[in-house]
Amino acid sequence: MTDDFNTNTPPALISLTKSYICGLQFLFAFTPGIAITYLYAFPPSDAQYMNFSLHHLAIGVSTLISSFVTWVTWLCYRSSGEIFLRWLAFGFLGFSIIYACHGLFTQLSNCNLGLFLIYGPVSRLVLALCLLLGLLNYNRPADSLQVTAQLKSWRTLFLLFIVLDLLIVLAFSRSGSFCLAEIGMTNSNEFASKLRRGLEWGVVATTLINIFSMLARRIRGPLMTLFMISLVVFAQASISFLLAKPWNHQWWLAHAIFASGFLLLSYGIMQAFLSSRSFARVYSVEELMAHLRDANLELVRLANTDPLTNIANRRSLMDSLAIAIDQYHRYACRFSVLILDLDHFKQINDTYGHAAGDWVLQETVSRSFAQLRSMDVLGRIGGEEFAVLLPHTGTEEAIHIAERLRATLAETPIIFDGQTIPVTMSIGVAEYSSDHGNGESLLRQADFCLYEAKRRGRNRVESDIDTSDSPTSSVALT
Ligand SMILES: Nc1nc2c(ncn2[C@@H]2O[C@H](COP(=O)(O)OP(=O)(O)OP(=O)(O)O)[C@@H](O)[C@H]2O)c(=O)[nH]1
Repeated sequence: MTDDFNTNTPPALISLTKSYICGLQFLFAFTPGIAITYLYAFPPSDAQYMNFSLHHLAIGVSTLISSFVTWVTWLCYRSSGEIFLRWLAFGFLGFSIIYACHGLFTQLSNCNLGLFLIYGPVSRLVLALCLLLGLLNYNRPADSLQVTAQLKSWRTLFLLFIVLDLLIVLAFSRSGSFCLAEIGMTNSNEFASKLRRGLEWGVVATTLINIFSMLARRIRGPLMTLFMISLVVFAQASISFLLAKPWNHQWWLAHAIFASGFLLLSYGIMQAFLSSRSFARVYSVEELMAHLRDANLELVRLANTDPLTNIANRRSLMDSLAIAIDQYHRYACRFSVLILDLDHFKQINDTYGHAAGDWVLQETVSRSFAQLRSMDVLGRIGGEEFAVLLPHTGTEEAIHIAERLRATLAETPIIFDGQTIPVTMSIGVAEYSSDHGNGESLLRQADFCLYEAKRRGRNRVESDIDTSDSPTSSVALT
């Protein structure tokens, strides 16, 4: 359906629509920048909104949401084994655990601002680094079911994130400790302030690396586009955090920007869960149509090909015959068919084994191909029986070609696994005339000639005309 729509739509309109979509994505991605710039250029006096309850509530809800998103991402990974999703889930896990501490220590902003603040950039940095690792593994083959079922790495990371939290508490309970009341709500602690800014710049740098790696590697796809927009939003959230002072408007805005990027990413995860459980390999409609076209072509190929010899099967050969008959009636193009049958093939199987028999069939095909023209059609129509359609060919020339095919096999034995296998074949030749009516009756006539070749001693070519000067005998059709 979609394909029909697209083929009937003017290309200019399709380009315009695509450009509009690109513009929208760009706008979505950079809208936070407008708010950041505005608040930076026109700060609403020195207003600060220090509301612990709201902060608790916001981080409580965020933790619940990010835990749910982590779980759904993990389910997607277990189902698809996609390594990109594994790192995404690790990132969400680390972020949820560490960010929860930011909420837990809200009260500390009164007496240990450093400890309270540090969890924000640490949680974002852990997420950004995991996303980077996910992108680095973007093209790697999926994990097997055995690997996805293992919980060891998840437990290890869970513990690692808890240890990271404890380390931060230990470090800041001494050096970062200072009282907000003493410093008049400004972050005067040099070490804590520098560390926080350093970590936040680390988030910006990692996120930019993620963005540029996606652009350089041309990573696209509907969900990866959402991912890219989230990255751009995350980078802007960090810039907003860098411009912010605790409890001022820029600081609240930074939280809101980060939350919007996270929610967008979680939307992508839910879409992945409800579709293929894969994030990186969700295709656009265009890509799906291209895949479908390729799959259909492959199906048609398989339906028309003999799997052992890779040549046309009976059905495909009959289609070619129908076309040749059509051309005979429209343009009087003569054509003939040969039916080739290996002699005593059962004995070959019995003496040398089935694998040797298969090899003989394949070798017969490649030797025959070498004797035929590109317009001739060689098909396998039975176990050890082949047919050749020879366009623009009358009986005399067809007998000549058949004789060449017979000789190419009879004169050089086939070697299989060090064993020499003498192989011959008998061939029946028939030229199409309007009396035949259809392909089946033409094949019947060639088959009749083949039967005569077998009856007269095999390793022969037989046709329905008299050619007494060739090794071929003629057969009078009844
Ligand atoms: N190796 C192998 N053998 C096959 C395949 N398809 C059919 N055959 C064998 O081909 C043999 C055909 O035997 P027959 O029909 O008795 O013919 P023949 O032994 O060639 O005897 P004539 O045709 O009378 O010379 C059977 O033994 C089949 O099992 C195949 O794909 N591979």
